[in-house]
Amino acid sequence: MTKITRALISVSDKTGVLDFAKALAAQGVEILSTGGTAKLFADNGVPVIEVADYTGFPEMLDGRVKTLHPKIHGGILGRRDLPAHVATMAEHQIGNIDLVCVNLYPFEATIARPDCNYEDAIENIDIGGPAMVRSAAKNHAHVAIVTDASDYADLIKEMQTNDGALLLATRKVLAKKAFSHTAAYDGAISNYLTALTAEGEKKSYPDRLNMQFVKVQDMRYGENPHQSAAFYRDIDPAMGSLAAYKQLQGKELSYNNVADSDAAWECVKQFAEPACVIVKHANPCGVAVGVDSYSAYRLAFATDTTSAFGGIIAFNQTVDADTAEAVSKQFMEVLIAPAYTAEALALLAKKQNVRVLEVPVEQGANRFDLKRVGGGLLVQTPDSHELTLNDLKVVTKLQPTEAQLKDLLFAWNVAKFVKSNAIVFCGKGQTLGVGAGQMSRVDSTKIAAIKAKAAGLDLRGSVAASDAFFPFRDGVDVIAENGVSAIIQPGGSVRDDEVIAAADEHGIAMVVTGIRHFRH
Ligand SMILES: NC(=O)c1ncn([C@@H]2O[C@H](COP(=O)(O)O)[C@@H](O)[C@H]2O)c1NC=O
Repeated sequence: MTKITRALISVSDKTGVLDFAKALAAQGVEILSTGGTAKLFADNGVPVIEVADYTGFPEMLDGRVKTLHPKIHGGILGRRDLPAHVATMAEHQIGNIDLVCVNLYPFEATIARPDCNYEDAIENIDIGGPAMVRSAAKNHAHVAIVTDASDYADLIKEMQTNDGALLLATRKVLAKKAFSHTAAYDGAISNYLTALTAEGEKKSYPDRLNMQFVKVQDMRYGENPHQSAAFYRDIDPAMGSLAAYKQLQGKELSYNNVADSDAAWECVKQFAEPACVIVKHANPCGVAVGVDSYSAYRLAFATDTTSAFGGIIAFNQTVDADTAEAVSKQFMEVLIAPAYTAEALALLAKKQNVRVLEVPVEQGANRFDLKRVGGGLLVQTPDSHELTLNDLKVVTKLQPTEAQLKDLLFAWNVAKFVKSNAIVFCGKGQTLGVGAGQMSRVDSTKIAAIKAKAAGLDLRGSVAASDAFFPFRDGVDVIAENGVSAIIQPGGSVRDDEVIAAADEHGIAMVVTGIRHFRH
């Protein structure tokens, strides 16, 4: 192992770099730096040699050329194990550079600024930085490349215990991180440039889409045991998204666990009152709000006690002992909540197979939804439309009551998370019947009613939500047969008149939203 004797530090984001440089200097490392970084060190008493003095060439062209010099890149790229390289370096008086610490011009932060123009963006494309990152990462057999400030402390510790050197294994990890870093950086530049028209206008979607995800885990298998799978998260996940989970106990999450947990979590997160959502095969089979998590669970479970078996249960508030005891009576795959009391965790610990996840309730959304199709990718903004009472238009003679309006909004918020065609019956903040994923709307309606009956739940006086318009009056007729008193639906069918007339005929109040929530 070779002791690190010379380091080059050139960072835009100077967080933590002063301490890092001090610790390197304390281990006898000579430090080379570019203008701003060198000034920071000199001002704080860290011995530093400016790159310009080292190469004999000034920084020039407004900083476009600082470190692009054979004395720098030769010092980074030269192989210490090849006599020919060693001789060439000696001939040209090129000294070894054993550690390179670089972070790049903040391109993404710059283009995110509302006042950023094309020239600002171009000037914030770092050239010398990525060149050094790539040189050092390529020569990781001899050189360490540091691109992440959160690594500084650990690297110093490793050097302290390794006679001033870093292990090859560490240099390899750093090199992988470095190439991922420059790949993401170039991806962001490509996304920006290919999203501009010839006239410089910004298109919504770039011609080339570059994205990076970070692997969370390999999975035992995919949707089925003969499929392999892995779970990746965004580099910077949306606030409060499932990917922020902390697993407190239980077996490893499976592919279906993650997919279903996401559906349950996104659904439960939208309610302000204590809520519970039980999901099976990506569909909510019971949703309710209550005075607390316990009562919400009792109501959600009652919707469909058969389907809840082996489900994913999500809460938007703390799970206490009573709730933990109640959910423990049913077979569940995953339990999700923002917090658990100590007593709840002690009770859940008796069910070691249950995966218990803690996720903070924060209202963030993915920037894009992605869906693979054969040979391609569909990209859209997520369906994060939030309906308010003011958005509703009453289209029937009968006006909904205040209590019905409350239930209609609740039913609508559930229908948004049910696969199309979706029909959801609700009453008093509880789902009473869910009809999901049918090819015809009237079949979803019939199924929702059959399920309510099977659960012994009375639909009289309840409300119904439909995720998209009724193409015919038949769905409304089935709803009416079951005694439902109000309907929420987008409207917009060519047969709206016929559908509204049916509601009037049955003495049902109907509101339209003008918004559709297909979910596939
Ligand atoms: N031009 C070059 O040769 C060059 N060498 C290093 N940089 C960048 O300059 C920044 C540090 O500059 P300073 O130390 O002056 O604050 C780093 O983000 C580094 O990636 C360069 N800048 C841009 O390409």
